[in-house]
Amino acid sequence: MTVDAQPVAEKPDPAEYGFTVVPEEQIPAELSALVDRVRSLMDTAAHTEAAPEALSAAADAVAKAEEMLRGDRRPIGTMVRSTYSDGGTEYGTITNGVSGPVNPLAPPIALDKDGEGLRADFTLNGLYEGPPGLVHGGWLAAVLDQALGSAASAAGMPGLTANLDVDYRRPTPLNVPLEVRARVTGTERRKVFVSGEIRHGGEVTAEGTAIMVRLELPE
Ligand SMILES: CCCCCCCC/C=C\CCCCCCCC(=O)SCCNC(=O)CCNC(=O)[C@H](O)C(C)(C)COP(=O)(O)OP(=O)(O)OC[C@H]1O[C@@H](n2cnc3c(N)ncnc32)[C@H](O)[C@@H]1OP(=O)(O)O
Repeated sequence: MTVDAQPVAEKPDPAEYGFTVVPEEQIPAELSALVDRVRSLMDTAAHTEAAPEALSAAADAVAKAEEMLRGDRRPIGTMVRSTYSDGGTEYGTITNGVSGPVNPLAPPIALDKDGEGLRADFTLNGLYEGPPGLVHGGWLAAVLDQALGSAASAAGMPGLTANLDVDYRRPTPLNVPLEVRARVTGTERRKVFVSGEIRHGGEVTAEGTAIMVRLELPE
Protein backbone atom coordinates (compact mmCIF):
# COMPACT_ATOMS: atom_id res chain seq x y z
CA MET A 1 0.00 0.00 0.00
CA THR A 2 1.28 3.47 -0.80
CA VAL A 3 0.96 6.72 1.06
CA ASP A 4 -1.79 8.54 -0.81
CA ALA A 5 -2.83 11.29 1.60
CA GLN A 6 -1.02 14.52 2.32
CA PRO A 7 0.51 14.79 5.77
CA VAL A 8 -0.31 18.03 7.53
CA ALA A 9 2.45 20.55 6.86
CA GLU A 10 2.57 21.84 10.43
CA LYS A 11 1.76 19.55 13.31
CA PRO A 12 -1.12 21.03 15.33
CA ASP A 13 0.12 22.78 18.45
CA PRO A 14 -2.01 21.50 21.36
CA ALA A 15 -1.55 24.90 23.08
CA GLU A 16 -3.80 26.35 20.36
CA TYR A 17 -6.53 23.97 21.48
CA GLY A 18 -6.36 24.86 25.15
CA PHE A 19 -3.87 22.25 26.36
CA THR A 20 -0.99 23.13 28.66
CA VAL A 21 2.26 22.31 26.85
CA VAL A 22 5.55 21.89 28.73
CA PRO A 23 8.75 22.02 26.62
CA GLU A 24 10.69 18.87 27.54
CA GLU A 25 13.85 20.85 28.26
CA GLN A 26 11.92 22.77 30.94
CA ILE A 27 11.22 19.67 33.02
CA PRO A 28 13.28 20.36 36.14
CA ALA A 29 16.28 18.07 36.56
CA GLU A 30 15.12 17.52 40.16
CA LEU A 31 11.77 16.16 38.88
CA SER A 32 13.55 13.81 36.45
CA ALA A 33 15.77 12.62 39.30
CA LEU A 34 12.72 12.05 41.54
CA VAL A 35 10.90 10.08 38.83
CA ASP A 36 14.01 7.93 38.25
CA ARG A 37 14.24 7.31 42.00
CA VAL A 38 10.56 6.27 42.14
CA ARG A 39 11.09 3.90 39.19
CA SER A 40 13.91 2.30 41.09
CA LEU A 41 11.79 2.24 44.26
CA MET A 42 8.95 0.45 42.44
CA ASP A 43 11.35 -2.24 41.24
CA THR A 44 12.84 -2.57 44.71
CA ALA A 45 9.42 -2.74 46.39
CA ALA A 46 8.17 -5.31 43.89
CA HIS A 47 11.08 -7.63 44.62
CA THR A 48 12.04 -7.00 48.25
CA GLU A 49 12.14 -9.76 50.82
CA ALA A 50 13.14 -7.36 53.59
CA ALA A 51 11.97 -8.00 57.16
CA PRO A 52 8.60 -6.54 58.32
CA GLU A 53 10.25 -3.84 60.48
CA ALA A 54 12.26 -2.59 57.49
CA LEU A 55 9.14 -2.66 55.33
CA SER A 56 7.16 -0.58 57.85
CA ALA A 57 9.97 1.93 58.23
CA ALA A 58 10.31 2.22 54.46
CA ALA A 59 6.54 2.70 54.06
CA ASP A 60 6.66 5.54 56.62
CA ALA A 61 9.55 7.19 54.78
CA VAL A 62 7.69 6.94 51.46
CA ALA A 63 4.53 8.36 53.06
CA LYS A 64 6.57 11.35 54.28
CA ALA A 65 7.97 11.92 50.79
CA GLU A 66 4.48 11.70 49.32
CA GLU A 67 3.20 14.22 51.86
CA MET A 68 5.89 16.68 50.69
CA LEU A 69 4.70 16.45 47.09
CA ARG A 70 0.93 16.04 47.39
CA GLY A 71 -0.07 19.72 47.29
CA ASP A 72 0.96 20.73 43.80
CA ARG A 73 -0.65 18.42 41.28
CA ARG A 74 -0.22 18.78 37.52
CA PRO A 75 -3.59 18.61 35.70
CA ILE A 76 -4.39 15.51 33.66
CA GLY A 77 -3.96 16.16 29.93
CA THR A 78 -0.81 18.25 30.26
CA MET A 79 1.34 17.77 27.17
CA VAL A 80 5.07 17.79 26.57
CA ARG A 81 6.79 19.15 23.48
CA SER A 82 9.93 17.26 22.50
CA THR A 83 12.32 17.49 19.57
CA TYR A 84 13.57 14.65 17.36
CA SER A 85 17.26 14.55 16.45
CA ASP A 86 16.35 15.88 12.98
CA GLY A 87 14.83 18.97 14.61
CA GLY A 88 11.18 17.88 14.15
CA THR A 89 8.70 18.65 16.92
CA GLU A 90 6.55 16.05 18.70
CA TYR A 91 3.79 16.34 21.27
CA GLY A 92 2.56 13.76 23.72
CA THR A 93 1.00 13.64 27.15
CA ILE A 94 3.66 14.27 29.76
CA THR A 95 2.41 11.32 31.83
CA ASN A 96 1.95 8.94 28.84
CA GLY A 97 2.11 5.39 30.25
CA VAL A 98 4.77 4.24 27.77
CA SER A 99 6.82 7.31 26.92
CA GLY A 100 5.85 9.99 29.43
CA PRO A 101 9.07 11.50 30.80
CA VAL A 102 7.57 12.22 34.24
CA ASN A 103 5.60 8.97 34.63
CA PRO A 104 7.47 6.48 36.84
CA LEU A 105 5.32 3.68 35.37
CA ALA A 106 6.65 4.42 31.86
CA PRO A 107 9.90 2.54 31.06
CA PRO A 108 10.19 5.29 29.43
CA ILE A 109 10.63 4.77 25.71
CA ALA A 110 12.22 7.67 23.86
CA LEU A 111 11.54 7.24 20.15
CA ASP A 112 13.62 9.03 17.55
CA LYS A 113 13.53 9.29 13.78
CA ASP A 114 15.47 6.85 11.69
CA GLY A 115 15.46 6.49 7.91
CA GLU A 116 12.01 4.99 7.45
CA GLY A 117 10.19 5.89 10.64
CA LEU A 118 10.94 5.78 14.36
CA ARG A 119 13.08 3.59 16.59
CA ALA A 120 14.12 3.28 20.23
CA ASP A 121 16.38 1.14 22.36
CA PHE A 122 14.82 0.17 25.68
CA THR A 123 14.86 -2.39 28.47
CA LEU A 124 11.92 -3.73 30.48
CA ASN A 125 12.67 -4.77 34.04
CA GLY A 126 10.79 -7.07 36.41
CA LEU A 127 7.98 -4.53 36.79
CA TYR A 128 6.78 -5.58 33.34
CA GLU A 129 6.81 -9.32 34.01
CA GLY A 130 4.22 -11.71 32.63
CA PRO A 131 5.41 -15.33 32.40
CA PRO A 132 8.48 -16.10 34.56
CA GLY A 133 11.43 -14.00 33.36
CA LEU A 134 9.49 -12.75 30.35
CA VAL A 135 7.81 -9.49 29.40
CA HIS A 136 4.02 -9.34 29.76
CA GLY A 137 2.35 -9.42 26.32
CA GLY A 138 0.16 -6.46 27.23
CA TRP A 139 3.23 -4.33 27.77
CA LEU A 140 4.67 -5.39 24.42
CA ALA A 141 1.36 -4.37 22.83
CA ALA A 142 1.54 -1.05 24.66
CA VAL A 143 5.07 -0.42 23.41
CA LEU A 144 4.00 -1.24 19.86
CA ASP A 145 0.87 0.92 20.16
CA GLN A 146 2.96 3.87 21.24
CA ALA A 147 5.61 3.37 18.56
CA LEU A 148 2.99 2.90 15.83
CA GLY A 149 0.97 5.92 16.96
CA SER A 150 4.08 8.05 17.20
CA ALA A 151 5.21 6.93 13.72
CA ALA A 152 1.92 8.23 12.30
CA SER A 153 2.32 11.46 14.25
CA ALA A 154 5.96 11.85 13.21
CA ALA A 155 4.80 11.55 9.61
CA GLY A 156 2.50 14.52 10.25
CA MET A 157 -0.66 12.47 10.84
CA PRO A 158 -1.44 12.32 14.59
CA GLY A 159 -4.43 10.19 15.48
CA LEU A 160 -6.00 7.59 17.76
CA THR A 161 -5.58 3.82 17.53
CA ALA A 162 -8.70 2.28 16.00
CA ASN A 163 -7.23 -1.21 15.65
CA LEU A 164 -4.05 -2.93 16.82
CA ASP A 165 -2.96 -6.46 15.86
CA VAL A 166 0.01 -8.05 17.61
CA ASP A 167 1.80 -11.31 16.81
CA TYR A 168 4.09 -12.68 19.51
CA ARG A 169 6.83 -14.56 17.66
CA ARG A 170 9.22 -15.46 20.48
CA PRO A 171 9.35 -14.91 24.24
CA THR A 172 10.75 -11.45 25.11
CA PRO A 173 13.13 -11.60 28.09
CA LEU A 174 13.22 -9.08 30.93
CA ASN A 175 16.32 -6.98 31.61
CA VAL A 176 17.89 -7.25 28.15
CA PRO A 177 18.38 -4.60 25.46
CA LEU A 178 15.36 -4.44 23.15
CA GLU A 179 14.68 -2.38 20.07
CA VAL A 180 11.37 -1.14 18.67
CA ARG A 181 10.86 0.19 15.15
CA ALA A 182 7.73 1.56 13.47
CA ARG A 183 6.75 3.22 10.22
CA VAL A 184 3.76 4.32 8.15
CA THR A 185 2.88 1.87 5.39
CA GLY A 186 -0.07 3.65 3.80
CA THR A 187 -3.08 5.91 4.19
CA GLU A 188 -6.72 5.87 3.12
CA ARG A 189 -8.88 8.89 3.93
CA ARG A 190 -8.40 9.41 7.71
CA LYS A 191 -6.88 5.96 8.22
CA VAL A 192 -3.13 5.70 8.64
CA PHE A 193 -1.71 2.17 8.35
CA VAL A 194 1.38 1.52 10.44
CA SER A 195 3.57 -1.46 11.23
CA GLY A 196 6.37 -2.16 13.68
CA GLU A 197 8.45 -4.76 15.51
CA ILE A 198 10.22 -5.38 18.78
CA ARG A 199 13.57 -7.14 18.52
CA HIS A 200 15.94 -8.82 20.94
CA GLY A 201 19.43 -9.54 19.64
CA GLY A 202 18.25 -8.73 16.13
CA GLU A 203 15.41 -11.29 16.23
CA VAL A 204 11.78 -10.20 16.10
CA THR A 205 9.96 -11.18 19.30
CA ALA A 206 6.72 -9.27 18.62
CA GLU A 207 5.34 -7.44 15.64
CA GLY A 208 2.22 -5.48 15.01
CA THR A 209 0.12 -3.47 12.64
CA ALA A 210 -2.38 -0.78 13.48
CA ILE A 211 -4.89 1.58 11.96
CA MET A 212 -4.59 5.07 13.37
CA VAL A 213 -7.51 7.38 12.61
CA ARG A 214 -6.31 10.92 12.11
CA LEU A 215 -7.55 13.56 14.52
CA GLU A 216 -10.21 15.86 13.13
CA LEU A 217 -9.44 19.24 14.61
CA PRO A 218 -11.79 22.21 14.62
CA GLU A 219 -10.67 25.04 12.29
C1 LIG B 1 -5.44 19.07 19.94
C2 LIG B 1 -4.23 18.72 19.24
C3 LIG B 1 -3.45 17.67 19.82
C4 LIG B 1 -2.55 16.98 18.90
C5 LIG B 1 -1.32 16.47 19.43
C6 LIG B 1 -0.86 15.20 18.98
C7 LIG B 1 -1.09 14.09 19.98
C8 LIG B 1 -0.51 12.79 19.53
C9 LIG B 1 0.90 12.83 19.49
C10 LIG B 1 1.77 11.81 19.57
C11 LIG B 1 1.60 10.40 19.32
C12 LIG B 1 0.67 9.73 20.15
C13 LIG B 1 0.91 8.29 20.20
C14 LIG B 1 -0.16 7.66 20.98
C15 LIG B 1 -0.05 6.20 20.97
C16 LIG B 1 -1.11 5.59 21.76
C17 LIG B 1 -2.39 5.65 21.01
C18 LIG B 1 -3.54 5.31 21.87
O1 LIG B 1 -3.45 4.63 22.83
S1 LIG B 1 -5.02 5.97 21.40
C19 LIG B 1 -6.14 5.36 22.65
C20 LIG B 1 -6.87 4.14 22.24
N1 LIG B 1 -7.78 4.45 21.15
C21 LIG B 1 -8.93 5.07 21.37
O2 LIG B 1 -9.31 5.43 22.46
C22 LIG B 1 -9.81 5.31 20.15
C23 LIG B 1 -11.26 5.03 20.44
N2 LIG B 1 -12.01 5.08 19.20
C24 LIG B 1 -12.47 6.26 18.71
O3 LIG B 1 -12.35 7.30 19.33
C25 LIG B 1 -13.13 6.21 17.35
O4 LIG B 1 -13.58 4.93 17.08
C26 LIG B 1 -12.12 6.64 16.24
C27 LIG B 1 -11.63 8.07 16.47
C28 LIG B 1 -10.92 5.69 16.14
C29 LIG B 1 -12.83 6.62 14.89
O5 LIG B 1 -14.07 7.25 15.07
P1 LIG B 1 -14.57 8.41 14.11
O6 LIG B 1 -16.05 8.58 14.39
O7 LIG B 1 -13.73 9.64 14.25
O8 LIG B 1 -14.33 7.89 12.63
P2 LIG B 1 -14.99 6.65 11.84
O9 LIG B 1 -15.77 7.25 10.72
O10 LIG B 1 -15.69 5.70 12.76
O11 LIG B 1 -13.69 5.91 11.28
C30 LIG B 1 -12.83 6.54 10.36
C31 LIG B 1 -12.30 5.44 9.46
O12 LIG B 1 -11.62 4.46 10.29
C32 LIG B 1 -12.24 3.15 10.11
N3 LIG B 1 -12.23 2.45 11.40
C33 LIG B 1 -12.73 2.89 12.58
N4 LIG B 1 -12.55 1.98 13.53
C34 LIG B 1 -11.94 0.92 12.94
C35 LIG B 1 -11.48 -0.33 13.41
N5 LIG B 1 -11.62 -0.69 14.71
N6 LIG B 1 -10.89 -1.15 12.55
C36 LIG B 1 -10.74 -0.81 11.25
N7 LIG B 1 -11.14 0.38 10.74
C37 LIG B 1 -11.73 1.22 11.60
C38 LIG B 1 -13.64 3.47 9.64
O13 LIG B 1 -14.20 2.36 8.92
C39 LIG B 1 -13.39 4.69 8.74
O14 LIG B 1 -12.81 4.19 7.56
P3 LIG B 1 -13.26 4.67 6.11
O15 LIG B 1 -12.69 6.05 5.88
O16 LIG B 1 -14.77 4.75 6.12
O17 LIG B 1 -12.71 3.67 5.17
